[in-house]
Amino acid sequence: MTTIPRDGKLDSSLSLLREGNHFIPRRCQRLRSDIFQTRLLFEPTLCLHGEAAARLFYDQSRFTREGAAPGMLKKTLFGEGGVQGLDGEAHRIRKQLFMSLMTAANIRELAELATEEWRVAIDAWQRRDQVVFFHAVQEIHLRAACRWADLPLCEAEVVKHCADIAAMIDGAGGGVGWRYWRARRARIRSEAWIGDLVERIRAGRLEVDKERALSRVCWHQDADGQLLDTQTAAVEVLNLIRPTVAIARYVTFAALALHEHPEWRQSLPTDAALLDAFVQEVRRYYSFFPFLAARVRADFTWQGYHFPRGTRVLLDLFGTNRDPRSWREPDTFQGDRFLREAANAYNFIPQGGDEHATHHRCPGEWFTEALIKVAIEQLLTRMRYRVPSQALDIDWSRTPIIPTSRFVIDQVQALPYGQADPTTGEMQES
Ligand code: HEM
Repeated sequence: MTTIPRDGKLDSSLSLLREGNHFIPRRCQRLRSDIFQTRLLFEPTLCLHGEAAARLFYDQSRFTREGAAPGMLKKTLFGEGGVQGLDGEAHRIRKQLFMSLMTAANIRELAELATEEWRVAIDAWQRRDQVVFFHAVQEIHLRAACRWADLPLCEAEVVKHCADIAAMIDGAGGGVGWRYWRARRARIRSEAWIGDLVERIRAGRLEVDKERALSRVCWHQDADGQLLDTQTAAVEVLNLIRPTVAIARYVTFAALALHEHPEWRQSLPTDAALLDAFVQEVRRYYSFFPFLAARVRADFTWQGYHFPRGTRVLLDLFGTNRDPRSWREPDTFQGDRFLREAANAYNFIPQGGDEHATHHRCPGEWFTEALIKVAIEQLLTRMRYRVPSQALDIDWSRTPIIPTSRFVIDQVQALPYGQADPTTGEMQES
């Protein structure tokens, strides 16, 4: 048996909080190993990195998700009782609910709704001195997602609900500081909001489209043939709405990439293959979900290393997406990288890996790609804007990452369809 390299400290929780995305890849590099052992919250933990490790991590005969995610994440990002923590048949049935909503027609419809919301937003931005792009796109996505799900959204409460959903996402890496407490309160409020809708629908006091997501979750029968309890239904509705709002992060990074690499602006609107490649590179380079957690089902040995039953295991997403064995010059943004380099379900894992239907891989990848594309089209062909001088740096150790300034734009002008020139869409700073 080979000894698993050890990260020397008594407990590394503070280092994990401080280093975020870099925590696992740095140690793997230093220890020259795709696996190391450490202690997090005083619990022995194995950390895995790279394509081969991702293949292992998704072997469901070896790992379970039950009891793997830290309680703090359940109280903020995921919620209790959601699909993320299920295994086996219970997971398969619940996952089917999500997968059945990801039809081509539904993806197209969300993109169309988002396009409409962009149009309204760009119009309004023309009258504003400045727009904090990240916040504004979160609102666009919330409005589009709620219309798509047929979830009633009271106009007076859009800002409040958007702030709560954004807080849940932002709180994911905040330790037990104020970001965590803000996220926890936001989840309680959001679950109460959605839970009330679920109860009204079930009691026949609120009518919604039966084919759409809100109703589908309300009437979903779980593996035991029962409806979800109100709180779990609220968690699963939020599992659709919250990550759609989270896509605003990728959209902000796409805008940043267009700003920092203007050479792509000209060809993207007319070259579908390049647009696909560019979107994937945004998801790879700006991957913002640092790692995943699982537990060892039963003792086994992998590459000579012993994995004891019950041990918590973390899979490095950020570092695997930047592993030089899979990617050439991985720490550079190359808009056309995916036209040349081969991605697979284990080396490109910004939203998890393996199969969507049978594993925990994110069912929202098609939504994500579609909404980033909508945003790029808007930025390049529907508006003119300026990126004033600001702090565009990214603190890569913050979880989740975001440009310090949240990407501010000004002097926005809406452009009629077909009249835009993407090379001049973003104006030079005066
Ligand atoms: C910003 C874009 C997104 C990112 C970075 C992201 C990331 C992830 C990651 C890393 C996982 C875990 C995969 C695993 O455990 O193996 C996941 C799972 C999940 N995502 Fe996403 N996601 C995004 C968008 C979406 C969207 C748009 C939806 C829904 C419309 C969605 C719904 C879910 C659900 C329900 C799961 C749990 C799946 C399961 O446990 O089987 N995500 N996502």
